[in-house]
Amino acid sequence: MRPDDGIKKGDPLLVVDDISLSFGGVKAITDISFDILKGEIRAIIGPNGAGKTSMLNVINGFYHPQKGTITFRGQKRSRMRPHEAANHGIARTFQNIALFNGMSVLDNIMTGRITLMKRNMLWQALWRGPAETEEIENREIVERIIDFLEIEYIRKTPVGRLPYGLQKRVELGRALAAEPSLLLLDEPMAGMNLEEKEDMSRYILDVNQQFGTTIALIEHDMGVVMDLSDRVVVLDYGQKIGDGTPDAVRNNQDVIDAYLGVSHD
Ligand SMILES: Nc1ncnc2c1ncn2[C@@H]1O[C@H](COP(=O)(O)OP(=O)(O)OP(=O)(O)O)[C@@H](O)[C@H]1O
Repeated sequence: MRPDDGIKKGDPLLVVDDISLSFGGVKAITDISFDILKGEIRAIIGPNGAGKTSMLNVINGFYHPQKGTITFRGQKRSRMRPHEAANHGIARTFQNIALFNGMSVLDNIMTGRITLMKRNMLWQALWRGPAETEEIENREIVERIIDFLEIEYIRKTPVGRLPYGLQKRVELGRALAAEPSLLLLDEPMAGMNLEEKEDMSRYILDVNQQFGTTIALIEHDMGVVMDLSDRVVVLDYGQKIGDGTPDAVRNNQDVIDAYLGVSHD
C-alpha cells in the first residue's frame, strides 16, 4: 500500500501552475493552471488538438514543460520522469490501448505491480523466500482487481483475443494494480458501444467511491463527462477557457463557442 500522504479529501492532490509546452513552433499548452482535489473525478475536455493529451503527458512526466510547475502530494516540481510519477502514485491508461497482446489478462494486470515490487530480480535469484511471499501478496491484490472488474472468466485469455471493450477494462485493471493516488484515464470510452460505455462509467465511479481513488479523465462523450465528473476543466487551442462544475461549464459561453467552432479573431 502507498504511504498516507496526509492530504485530506477535498484538499488539492495535484496543482498545475502556469504550465506552457511547445513543440518547435507549435504551442500545445499556454499558461494553464488548475488543480485536482483528493477524492474527486476531474474531467479535461476540449475540441481536437486542444492540448488535453499533452496535459496528461506533462502530469505524468512524458513531456517536460518549458514553463510552470506541478505540485503533487505536496511536492513541487518543474519536471518529473515517467518512472518517478509512477513511483509517486500516478497511473494512467492510454488513448490507444497499450497492453501486451500475447500475455494473459492476469499477467498484464500483474505488470501494473512492477513499481510497487520491493524485491528486484537479483534478490529473487539470491533469496527466493521473501520474493515468493511478495509474489503471493501481489497475486492476491491482482485477483481482487480481477473480481472487482468482473473478468474472472477471461483471466487466462491472451489480451489480443479480447474484444475492444474488455481490453479497455483490462487496461484499467493494470492501472489499478499500481494502487494509484491519482489515476489518469485518456479517453476510457473511445470506440465503445453504449453498453460498454455504461459498464466503464460504473467501474470508474466504483473505483472512485470504493477505493477513494482520485481520477482525472479526458473524454469526448459529453453525456459521460457531465454524469461522471465533479468538476471539468476546458481547453481550447492550448488555453484554459472554462473550469467548474459540469453545470457551470455547460453554460459557459466561451465553451459553447469553442464546441460550435466560433472563430477566435
Ligand atoms: N509530440 C508532439 N510533437 C509535435 N506536436 C505535438 C505533439 N503532441 C501534440 N502536439 C500538438 O500539440 C497540440 C495539442 O495536441 P494534443 O494531442 O495534446 O491535443 P488533444 O486535445 O489531446 O487532441 P485530441 O482530442 O485530438 O486527442 C496539437 O496541435 C498537436 O498537433
